[in-house]
Amino acid sequence: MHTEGNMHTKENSCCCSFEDCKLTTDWLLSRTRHRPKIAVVCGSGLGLLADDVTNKQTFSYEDIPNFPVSTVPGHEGRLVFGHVNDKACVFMQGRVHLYEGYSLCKVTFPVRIFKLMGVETIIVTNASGGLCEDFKVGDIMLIKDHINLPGFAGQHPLCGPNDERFGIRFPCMSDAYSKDLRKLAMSVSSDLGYSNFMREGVYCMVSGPNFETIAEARMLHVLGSDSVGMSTVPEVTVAKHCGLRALGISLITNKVSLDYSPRGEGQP
Ligand SMILES: O=P(O)(O)O[C@H]1O[C@H](CO)[C@@H](O)[C@H]1O
Ligand SMILES: Nc1nc2[nH]cnc2c(=O)[nH]1
Repeated sequence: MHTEGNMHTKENSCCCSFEDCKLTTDWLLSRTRHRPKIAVVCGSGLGLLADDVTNKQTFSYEDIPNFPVSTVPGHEGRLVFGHVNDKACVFMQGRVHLYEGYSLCKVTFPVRIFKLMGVETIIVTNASGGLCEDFKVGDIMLIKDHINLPGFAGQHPLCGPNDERFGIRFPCMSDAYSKDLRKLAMSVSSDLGYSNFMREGVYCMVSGPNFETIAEARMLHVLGSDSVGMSTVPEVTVAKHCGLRALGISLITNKVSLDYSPRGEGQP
């Protein structure tokens, strides 16, 4: 049976096999002495998170075998190895998204590379739209849970044959975002005097690339979403699958309109 293009058939193997991941991991390990324990995925416009890294060594995504290449503005497209304080880290300055045309397998490929390199903790960041009425632009929302909307429709990074070397067939997602890391992040934010713009909430992933209609935004809000974006959920899902501790951080870059009336913006 010819199955090209059908991601749910048995014959379809993942486009990023364990062997592909191993090849990329070995390529990186043979070119850097860094052995990061923490990985940070920088969301749109958040590449500056890697600015303070010391002992930097960088690799362009296009030079790394099998690595997906960012195509959207605000995503530089390089891996930055180094240290933050005394912690060995790797930063992804830029990610790729489903709407760019990448499979979710490819979108989450870097997460598995980090796991194979010895990373234990991943911090996934994003720019998102605020649905919660209390949120203001500039707020930082620690993600306590997510809604995987594309996943409900079969766009899921773990669809297809499960390779037990990464993780189990039916991973639990009820604790995908580490409670301990969220507690620590809140405590550090409070020490830094950031409490008045720190929030906690539920992030909803949509595929994009368009922003929400007002009716869609209302629906997401009613479903329990506090913010919405087009990333993060696949990476965290794959991180949980392969046993990484995850922290999710959403920067609220805009308020999503839930109302037809103000400034006459809503069409219907
Ligand atoms: O989620 P990150 O990569 O931060 O990007 C967010 O910003 C872009 C929209 O401006 C979308 O890609 C959305 O997901
Ligand atoms: N879907 C979606 N993604 C975003 N990324 C940043 N802001 C938004 C938004 O309002 N909606």
